[in-house]
Amino acid sequence: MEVGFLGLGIMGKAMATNLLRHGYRVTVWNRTLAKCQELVALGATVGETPAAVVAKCRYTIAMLSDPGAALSVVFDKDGVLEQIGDGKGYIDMSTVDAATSSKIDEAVKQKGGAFVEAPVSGSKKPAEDGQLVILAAGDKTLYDEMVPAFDVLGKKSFFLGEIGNGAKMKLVVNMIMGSMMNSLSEGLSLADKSGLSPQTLLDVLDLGAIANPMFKLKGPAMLQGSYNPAFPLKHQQKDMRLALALGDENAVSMPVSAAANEAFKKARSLGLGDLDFSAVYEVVKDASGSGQA
Ligand SMILES: NC(=O)C1=CN([C@@H]2O[C@H](COP(=O)(O)OP(=O)(O)OC[C@H]3O[C@@H](n4cnc5c(N)ncnc54)[C@H](OP(=O)(O)O)[C@@H]3O)[C@@H](O)[C@H]2O)C=CC1
Ligand SMILES: O=CCCC(=O)O
Repeated sequence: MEVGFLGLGIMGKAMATNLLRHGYRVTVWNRTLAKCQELVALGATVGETPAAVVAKCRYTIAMLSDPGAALSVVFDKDGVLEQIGDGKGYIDMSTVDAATSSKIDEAVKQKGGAFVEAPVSGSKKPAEDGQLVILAAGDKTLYDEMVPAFDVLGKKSFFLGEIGNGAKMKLVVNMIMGSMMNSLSEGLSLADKSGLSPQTLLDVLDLGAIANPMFKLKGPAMLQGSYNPAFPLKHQQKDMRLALALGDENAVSMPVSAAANEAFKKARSLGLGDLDFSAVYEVVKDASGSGQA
């Protein structure tokens, strides 16, 4: 099977590599074209523009940073819309809001193509290992055709119905994750400032009812001040912002998430946006004061 792949950031590179490893023929494009070379070394071919990729491939997957990027790649000159049409499918796996997905869906359908949104849960390592959780919605026929590729990329795919449901599910999940990361940061900080060992706190957490892979993976690195980006903080803040907007639309009060968003915003303002989202710990530590009372 031949697929196109647009966007070779942390996630896109890992996902396209995985498809190549499983025998897919992959044509890649990235805004910074030089980043395609690593994939070419693994057997990919390069399309000079999103339109060129879509012209060549029956199915094209995108994994882009945010709504602005997702819209630009579709609607701008040399974009997806110029070549999408009958018999072609476009699958956007970026984390965006439902309105962005709907705009893309309508435009692709108007040209005779089919569209599936399919954001993912899971980060760099699950992407490398084909262990993502895929939250798809939209054209069911295209979804069914993509299941073999989704089975390579992920450990489980959900088909959630009408377009927008995948985007919304992803935002709810990441809203919870962002709040949990803030809560962990406050807990580590409180343990430290009150004379406890933060490492012992992690050990205790890992044995109890709130043990989870995120605390286990990120906690020790946070204590080392090590924030090598798997999930960039700027993207987590984008997801909190989009989730809060979804809360606004539905009149859902979310004070915990709103507070977490403020911490991520503060971290971005301090230049931490390209670090891992766990770097929010630096902001929480600072806010909690530097000495014991
Ligand atoms: N990292 C993670 O753990 C996870 C991320 N996600 C989501 O997946 C998406 C990608 O994340 P990730 O790979 O980490 O992000 P990166 O920041 O590593 O990569 C972003 C990609 O988007 C491209 N891009 C940005 N702006 C534009 C634009 N205006 N036009 C065209 N291309 C653009 C970048 O191109 P260039 O190289 O030229 O900058 C790059 O290919 C995001 O929506 C994120 O929220 C979902 C699950 C996990
Ligand atoms: O959107 C990013 C999610 C990261 C994760 O699920 O670990």
